Amino acid sequence: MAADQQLALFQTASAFPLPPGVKFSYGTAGFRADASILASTVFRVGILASLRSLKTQSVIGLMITASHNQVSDNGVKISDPSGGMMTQEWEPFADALANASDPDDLFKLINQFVINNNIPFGRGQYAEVLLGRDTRPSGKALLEAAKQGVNAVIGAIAVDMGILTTPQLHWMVRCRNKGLKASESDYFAQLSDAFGCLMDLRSQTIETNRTDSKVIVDGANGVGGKKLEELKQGVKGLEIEVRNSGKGEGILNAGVGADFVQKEKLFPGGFGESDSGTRCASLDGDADRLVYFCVLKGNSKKVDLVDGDKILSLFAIFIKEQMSLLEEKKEKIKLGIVQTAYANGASTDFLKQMDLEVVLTPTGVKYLHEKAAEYDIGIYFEANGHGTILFSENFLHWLETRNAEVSHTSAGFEAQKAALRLLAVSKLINQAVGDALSGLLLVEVILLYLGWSIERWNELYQDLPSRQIKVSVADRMAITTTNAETLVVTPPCLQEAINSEVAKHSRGRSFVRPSGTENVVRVYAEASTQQAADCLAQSVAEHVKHFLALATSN
Ligand SMILES: CC(=O)N[C@H]1[C@@H](OP(=O)(O)O)O[C@H](CO)[C@@H](O)[C@@H]1O
Ligand SMILES: [Mg+2]
Repeated sequence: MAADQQLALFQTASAFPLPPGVKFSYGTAGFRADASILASTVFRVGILASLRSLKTQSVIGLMITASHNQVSDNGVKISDPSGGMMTQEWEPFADALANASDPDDLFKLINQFVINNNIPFGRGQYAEVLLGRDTRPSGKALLEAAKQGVNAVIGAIAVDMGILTTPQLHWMVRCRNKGLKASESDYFAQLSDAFGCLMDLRSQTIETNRTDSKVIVDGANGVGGKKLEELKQGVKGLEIEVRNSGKGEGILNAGVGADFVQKEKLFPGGFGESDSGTRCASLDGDADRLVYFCVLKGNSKKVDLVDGDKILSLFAIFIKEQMSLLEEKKEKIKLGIVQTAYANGASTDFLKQMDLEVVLTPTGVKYLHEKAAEYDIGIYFEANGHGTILFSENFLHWLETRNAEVSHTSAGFEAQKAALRLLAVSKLINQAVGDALSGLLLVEVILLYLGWSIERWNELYQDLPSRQIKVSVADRMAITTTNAETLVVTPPCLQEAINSEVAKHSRGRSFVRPSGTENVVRVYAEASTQQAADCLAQSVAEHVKHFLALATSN
């Protein structure tokens, strides 16, 4: 490494010392922690992003957000050139960088990594990193740390894109690397144009039993609400009312947002009983998750939740219908559905009954996205509302060719419309990562296309009662799993204990795994009644505590 580069790294790294006694891990969705201890991590991720840009000779993204976590937390993650999550191959290096004890250690690690991976490094090289952050107050200072990290690598430049949703930044990175228009106004224009196109392509003959033209959206007091206010200016034919838009006094994610609504099954702050009868939706703190809900009458604050699994099912119905309208090739198009073990069992049954290929991956979009990309059309969703629809380049190319042909028959005409609809969906729904804003517009236009109310949609199947609990333990990593996290490998015998609890309940299912974003073990259970699901979750949680206490004492 050249002397000037070495000096630049040493000088800036000493301004960001590692906080004592913490160990950082890249986790399910990047590094997350209390914002007060994150400056050194974000600085080092800035360096990492520059190296990734040098290695791939492409634009890379760096997003500062802790999504649905409390406002005092923050986090940082990297977008790869495709707009997807950073390759998992670089995660061990990310961990090593974040935990390097001093500038000397950091320098050695970088030097070795650059050599081992043949990274073009030094004068004459060019790297570019787009930086984004959510509305957290700690974001501004952390963004400065990221900038300094990027700039510590000679030849790298950091471009501050301002306050963005996570999916906006991923979208921009993808567009930049494809040589497409990539500004925020391009993003808004693409979404509203594609929405308009799908509105125009609705069949006039479908009878609609809908009276509700309005959707009310909870913006989690974060960036999503703010951006939706802008997006809706270009959206015609749909009334969107934004609440908890991040402009007022409300605290980010406090009793609001998609995570709260999905986990508690209660309506968010800013909503009330008078909203029953209106279609409602909720975004999370960085607007990559979306759930719908209906406020129930009574004083319970309870909602009927329409979660990510139901959004997935709605999308699958629509896509399958369009595929059946395509005259030729339809047998050959590979459509795949990707879920995690958190998907409600009733949703998986429903999708399988539709003759769809359903696969499970471990938790985290990086796994779901990778799997979905193997299909011509891959639809993936986590139950918590994070997901999208991916179209392969080959299939899009085929659709474009199909669309250019002149049709003479009515079936040919319908096929052409279906091809146009699929092309519009590929422009509306974010191809880089799950995106609540584009997901919202797609749900809305599909409901209009089908003439469905939210109640009709919710009736597709009935969720099995489920319960999720968090267990605090000394070392959550003592739990290792296999089979898309559905089976425990260690500690030994824990799986047998879970099996014996599951066997006590009709339609019982339960699994446990260490969270990748919080210091807890997550326990999931479902069964034919709520009482049974609660009881199953509780007894499995007891086993987790017991076995982990044994594991740590050994
Ligand atoms: C059960 C659950 O909702 N887990 C979430 C949560 O991951 P954990 O590893 O479970 O903490 O945050 C991830 C990032 O947002 C999200 O992808 C994932 O689905
Ligand atoms: Mg999020």
